[in-house]
Amino acid sequence: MKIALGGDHAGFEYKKALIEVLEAQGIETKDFGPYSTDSVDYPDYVHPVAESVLANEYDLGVLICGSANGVAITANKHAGIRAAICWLPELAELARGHNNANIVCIPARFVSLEDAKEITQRFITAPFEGGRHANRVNKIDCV
Ligand SMILES: O=C(CO)[C@H](O)[C@H](O)[C@H](O)COP(=O)(O)O
Repeated sequence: MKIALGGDHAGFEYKKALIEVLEAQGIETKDFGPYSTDSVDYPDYVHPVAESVLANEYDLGVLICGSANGVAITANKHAGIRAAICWLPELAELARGHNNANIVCIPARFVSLEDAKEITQRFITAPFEGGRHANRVNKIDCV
């Protein structure tokens, strides 16, 4: 499995920790930045993550910022991206299982690092359930 990560300065520390956890499992990652806590504009780091997932260079994406709102709004501008804001592990599991989300957006300023790790873990391990959910997901991109 290959995971693309990005976000903004508010998610920098969590992103660094998540990469360590993923790499320790033998998961290949790419950090699209930012690479410090210096204030940045999140779209600059979200677009490349979305493009890499859409290009199938990475299986899933993880975006971390303060509220997760901006990164989700930005990622979902890309047709084919289904970016879900998840502040609970159960939401991450449902985002994959019911919505076939390919990017999880984590609000670093509103969840603990341990929760962020669990959210990420549940997201990358939960399968898409298909069936009735596939019918619904297929209608998302019809516009
Ligand atoms: O929505 C956001 C970007 O995806 C986040 O909440 C940002 O991290 C937040 O807006 C940054 O705020 P700051 O006061 O510039 O640190």
